[in-house]
Amino acid sequence: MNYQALFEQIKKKRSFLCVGLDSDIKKIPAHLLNTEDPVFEFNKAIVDATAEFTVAYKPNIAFYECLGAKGWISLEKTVNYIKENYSDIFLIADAKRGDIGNTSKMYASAFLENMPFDSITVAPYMGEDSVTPFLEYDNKWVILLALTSNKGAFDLQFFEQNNQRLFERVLEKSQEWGTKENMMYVVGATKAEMLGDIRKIVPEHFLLVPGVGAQGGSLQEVAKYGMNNACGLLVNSSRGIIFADSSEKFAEAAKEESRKLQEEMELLLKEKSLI
Ligand SMILES: O=C(O)c1cc(=O)[nH]c(=O)n1[C@@H]1O[C@H](COP(=O)(O)O)[C@@H](O)[C@H]1O
Repeated sequence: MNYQALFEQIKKKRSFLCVGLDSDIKKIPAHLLNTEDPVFEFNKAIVDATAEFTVAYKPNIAFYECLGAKGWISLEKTVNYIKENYSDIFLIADAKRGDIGNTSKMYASAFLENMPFDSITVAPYMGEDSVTPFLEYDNKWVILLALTSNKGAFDLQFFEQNNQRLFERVLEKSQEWGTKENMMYVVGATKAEMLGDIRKIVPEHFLLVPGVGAQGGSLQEVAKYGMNNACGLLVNSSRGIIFADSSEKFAEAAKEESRKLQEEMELLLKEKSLI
């Protein structure tokens, strides 16, 4: 999916919501645990309930990897199900990979070739040759960690040299590797006030913004400082949507939570005259 197609989808759905499929087997409603593939059944119900309100899904690979081979099968079934039934929805592999070039090539092949993901989250720490193998696929995206939502972000990402903080260096340097057509950046919603500075360096790029919902980030603040003329935002919520309820009504609750966020997003898009 390219930049314009993503923006068109945002306008059509009046939403820039990304639903995070952090499908923790320990939190999946009990009645699903007797099925052959509880994680897939859970994801399928969540996707069917939320697809009309969302433009992206982001399975976090950790929640699948931890189950061994079975987890990889649940993941593959989930992404194939989404591509087959909701082909216009953007798929993010939240894998946070990145290694020497020869190894990154294999990660890229795993997620962008063997599975139908549109994008993958990548850590920038190992530099250019660790990132560029992911950029070799047409219409696929790297989502580079810039300023993360967690407390530990302050340990390294604010390190400053020559009046430039490390996350700003990541934003600037990585523009030599990719463009707004194949690179996005992760910026945590919990650091929304930094989005003004970030937009000075990357005015046009899309930003993946996790941290609303369970981590307490504000959607309004994110939109205020981060929205650009193509919206330029994919705002993720995982636990706040998929685990809104743990009973047999979990999918209805997820639908309600995603609807609420979509309605807020619609207002924000209107305020910016994008729809
Ligand atoms: O790359 C990410 O998606 C990510 C980056 C970041 O800075 N903070 C962050 O929370 N995430 C991910 O976004 C999701 C947030 O989940 P919730 O806090 O449950 O909404 C998890 O999958 C995190 O791993």
